[in-house]
Amino acid sequence: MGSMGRALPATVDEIRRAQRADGPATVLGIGTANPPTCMAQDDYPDYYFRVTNSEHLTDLKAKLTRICNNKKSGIRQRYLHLDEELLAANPDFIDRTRSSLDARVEMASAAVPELAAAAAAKAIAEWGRPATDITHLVFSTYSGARAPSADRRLASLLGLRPTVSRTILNLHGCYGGGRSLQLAKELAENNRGARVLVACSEITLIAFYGPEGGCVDNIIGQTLFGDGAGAVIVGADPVAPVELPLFEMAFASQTTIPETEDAISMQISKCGMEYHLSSQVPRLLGCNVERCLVDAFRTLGISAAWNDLFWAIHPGGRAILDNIEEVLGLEDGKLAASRRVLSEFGNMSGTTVIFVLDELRRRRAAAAKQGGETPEWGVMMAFGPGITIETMVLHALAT
Ligand SMILES: CC(C)(COP(=O)(O)OP(=O)(O)OC[C@H]1O[C@@H](n2cnc3c(N)ncnc32)[C@H](O)[C@@H]1OP(=O)(O)O)[C@@H](O)C(=O)NCCC(=O)NCCSC(=O)/C=C/c1ccc(O)cc1
Repeated sequence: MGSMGRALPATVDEIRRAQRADGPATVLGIGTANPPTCMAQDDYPDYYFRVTNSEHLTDLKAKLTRICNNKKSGIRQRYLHLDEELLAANPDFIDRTRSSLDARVEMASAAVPELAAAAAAKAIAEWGRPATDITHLVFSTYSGARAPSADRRLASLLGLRPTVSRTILNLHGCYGGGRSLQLAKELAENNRGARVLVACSEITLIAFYGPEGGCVDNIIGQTLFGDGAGAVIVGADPVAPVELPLFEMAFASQTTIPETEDAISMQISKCGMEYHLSSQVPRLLGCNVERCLVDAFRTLGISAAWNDLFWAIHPGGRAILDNIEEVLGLEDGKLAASRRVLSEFGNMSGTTVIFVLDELRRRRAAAAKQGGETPEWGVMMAFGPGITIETMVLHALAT
């Protein structure tokens, strides 16, 4: 045909078929990172009330101490970017009547992509191909408020190609990781050869403030949330022997629970990010997860007993895991990966589900090494404002 020298495909359908991948999206590498400062949960109430000059709020401190208790919170330690030195240099951070957004955004703009880069470097190393083979980047964070955003900076830090298609998801909160992975699935399956880097990076400094003038539902996050970044490489039709798929993404859906708009909220304000968590969240999730799972498996035509699956549930809080375990009748240990991540890192919002996936594959590899049976099919779920439930059915591959 003319100067191009060969015939064009006959139909748009043919072009479309050639553009799409053959197989499902797969997970090809996972990496995680945390800031260096580790805070023991038992020490947190003393630390929090001391650095915020709030020792006089004795009732509130007693309540936060009760919530922090390891057995109650399920948390042993968390990693935090904001340390005492940074707080001393930014005293406005403790006072929610003062304007501190500029300073917080300035700090987060540097720290969020740097933490993401540390996690992404590990995911890319495991994947085994050069960063310049990445075609798409999906970045999720609640900790930024500027453009160009953390995705642009991360692309520079990793030396990605200028043709990389970047997407930033902002303020999805705890379902940001689930949403990013679902988006990566669509991108990988609809673009032959695509290699998608998913990066989630969450730093609580944007939402740190003192207890003065607050009530428990908008300071409870200070006792539950931690900082971390997670990265996943997603692509279809893995190229052997370099690319070793860990999980196939078989199905993905999102559900919004009606009339729960006010249950979880986050809002950028002059003092950073204010949030509100209803104490009904664990119950609301408990009442709604099973319907999402039944719909997912019915669509796939698979009949599944919940205890025959592996589980990667976002550990939003200990009570959330307890409720889900109870409604699904899960055996002890089925949510072990989620509980372990909650214990060692706290709730790192959207990033957490990537840590759970990482923990889960380590546990599966260790079990397989000892000749143990590991379920072939499993579920990843994440939750956040909306209330939004992200569900993904995974099929594990023996590697
Ligand atoms: C570990 C908890 C917090 C406590 O355990 P529990 O078994 O419920 O214990 P209790 O029933 O004995 O409650 C202990 C105390 O905590 C109180 N409480 C219990 N949840 C509440 C409550 N949301 N309000 C306000 N009082 C409460 C509760 O009233 C009680 O008060 P008191 O009787 O005076 O000791 C548990 O409730 C729990 O896991 N809750 C789930 C937390 C949750 O909703 N997480 C998911 C949403 S995550 C999200 O949206 C992220 C936003 C975000 C925000 C900031 C960031 O930096 C980053 C992200």
